[in-house]
Amino acid sequence: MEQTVFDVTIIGGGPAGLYSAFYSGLREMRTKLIEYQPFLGGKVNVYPEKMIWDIGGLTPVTGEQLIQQLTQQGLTFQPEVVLGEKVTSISQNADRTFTLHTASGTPHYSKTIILAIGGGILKPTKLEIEGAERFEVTNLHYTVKSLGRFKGKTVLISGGGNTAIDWANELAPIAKKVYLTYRKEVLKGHEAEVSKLMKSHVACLLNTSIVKLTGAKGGEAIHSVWIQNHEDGSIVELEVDEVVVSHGYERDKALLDNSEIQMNMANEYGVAGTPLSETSVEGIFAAGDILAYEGKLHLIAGAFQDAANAVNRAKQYITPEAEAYGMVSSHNDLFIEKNRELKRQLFAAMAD
Ligand SMILES: Cc1cc2nc3c(=O)[nH]c(=O)nc-3n(C[C@H](O)[C@H](O)[C@H](O)COP(=O)(O)OP(=O)(O)OC[C@H]3O[C@@H](n4cnc5c(N)ncnc54)[C@H](O)[C@@H]3O)c2cc1C
Repeated sequence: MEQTVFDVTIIGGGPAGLYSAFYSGLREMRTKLIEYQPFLGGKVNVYPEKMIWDIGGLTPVTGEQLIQQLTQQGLTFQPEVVLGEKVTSISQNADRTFTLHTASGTPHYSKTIILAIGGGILKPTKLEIEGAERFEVTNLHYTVKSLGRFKGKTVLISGGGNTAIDWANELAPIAKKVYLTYRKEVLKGHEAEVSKLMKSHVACLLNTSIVKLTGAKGGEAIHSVWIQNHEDGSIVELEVDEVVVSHGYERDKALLDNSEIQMNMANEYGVAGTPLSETSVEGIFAAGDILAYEGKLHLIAGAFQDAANAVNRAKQYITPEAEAYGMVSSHNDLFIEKNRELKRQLFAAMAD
């Protein structure tokens, strides 16, 4: 059976990938999006209940709401979406199209590719305590999926970066007691969040690490955590209900190595005139956290700008005579009918 060659295939369904999917639809490109996880949203799934304040034009939304909105927008032009599929390598064919090879063995074909893979496939760095994995089904967590679970409980958080501090601040008002253990002397989070933490009732145990977990009556839930102080070697045993570990993530970026793709080195130094979405392979572009260039914003807002750039470059690669930049959306014929419908709904709501 002959396989469809898409105009653009986006690898990664986080903010950069979803906005790329929207934008490529806007530029009338036949689009496919492939995501390793069985769900869309990328890294935002790590913080579904966190309030996000710093996206232009959006009043605070939770991570979960943002995923919903990003997904709705990303699917506006009905791209083909493949979930639960890992792209393992990319090769170029004689006619300059690309084949994307996958873990399942199903190949995908495309004229251009946008790498929106963030830091790669994310796997949380696990606690290095023998047997700790058996508690993962009960009360050892590597992400905070629902704040409600921690209400009225004694929680120990391990870590000292932004994520650990954000979680400590979110849990402080609802948990019975929050401990934070961090192996270093100084916390690494944003200043405002660290100040908030210091003013809260969270007990910060700096220069300490978890050395042992004890199960309740030898059972499958952690009952107490042993914390060692690095300065004097002393150990305290804390009784806890829940343990949250935020030691960062291991990133699977094998796709780039397997495919011999380098992010354009010029980008890192911000060489004037070099399109920032370019990679070392013509026809393969990049957007979002995977990029590193001077002034790159490793935030959701930054991912959107990168995505539009990458799509515009892909469009021009396929159709050199196409406009280098897309038009403002209000000038786009594709929205005329959609605008009419939205206005109809709005007036109907006002009349009610
Ligand atoms: C705890 C935390 C809080 C944050 N808070 C904020 C905030 O308040 N405001 C803000 O602006 N930013 C925040 N950020 C940063 C923001 O989440 C990222 O900048 C953003 O998600 C980057 O989007 P992306 O699409 O480039 O990458 P990602 O969101 O990482 O998405 C990449 C996707 O690609 C997929 N993928 C990777 N490799 C492959 C492959 N080989 N095959 C198939 N799929 C693949 C991954 O599974 C993933 O879904 C926060 C980050 C964290 C960790």
